[in-house]
Amino acid sequence: MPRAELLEAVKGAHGIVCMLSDKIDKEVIEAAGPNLKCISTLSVGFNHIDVDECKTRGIKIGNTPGVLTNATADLALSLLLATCRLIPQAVHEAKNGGWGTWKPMWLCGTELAGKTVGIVGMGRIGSAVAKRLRAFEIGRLLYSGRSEKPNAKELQAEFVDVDTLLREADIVVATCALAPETTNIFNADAFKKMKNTAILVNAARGACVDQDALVEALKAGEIKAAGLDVTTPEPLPTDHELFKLPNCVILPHIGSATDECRSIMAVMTAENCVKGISGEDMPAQVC
Ligand SMILES: O=CC(=O)O
Repeated sequence: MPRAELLEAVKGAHGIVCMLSDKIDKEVIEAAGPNLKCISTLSVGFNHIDVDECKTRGIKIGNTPGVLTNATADLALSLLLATCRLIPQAVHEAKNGGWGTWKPMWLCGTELAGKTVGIVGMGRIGSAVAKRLRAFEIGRLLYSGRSEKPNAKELQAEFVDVDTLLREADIVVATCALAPETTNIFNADAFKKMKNTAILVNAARGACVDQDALVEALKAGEIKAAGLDVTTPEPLPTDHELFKLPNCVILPHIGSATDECRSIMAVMTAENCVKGISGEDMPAQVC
């Protein structure tokens, strides 16, 4: 919904159902006025909502954790494989006459078996990615985050600091929440620490990556390739430098986009809102 329409439409509302693309800040909350009891977002991430402002005013926030874990992990794996195996480039070549005679070293990518993979943010989605990666017979699995995870042992994952993860991983996957400590975590310094052959996959939030630094790192060969399901801004302008780089695969934020998942998310978002309006606990309440 365009911002001006949103500011108008929320006036007097008891509940707001929003998308991750709607910035629900103090201005929107004030435009809604004193009736507002809850905000329910059709997403697991809630960095677009001013949580402190909601806490101060006693406004509940609901989100959709758990139900999108499998869909988002599947997509992260798809993006990882698409980036490692140059799939968009290969599809383009096949369609556009680039497919000449079979050439032994043409469109050669990176394979997963034996590789060290680093997951930044081993929450629900990170763990689901880790489980899937084991089927590809990867070597070491590293993870970093706020704390060690009880399920790490079963995933044979080693808890390391971010610097170690950046230095040692062949493939780095971001599945962390956007927080002050993860904002721009992939910056110029990080790309310098990463291997020149490393691949970065971002299934978290665009703001985890310093995009200008990423463009430079991809151009200079500081890292090999990047796969992004999230960017800043969204949509990313079609003339953006990242779209010009053959070693960057960009998807339009489709992590949870399956028929199954979005239907369940929609119901959960509605339930959160209805419960929030009636003053009851939400099925999935952030605060
Ligand atoms: O990015 C998707 C979500 O937060 O649900």
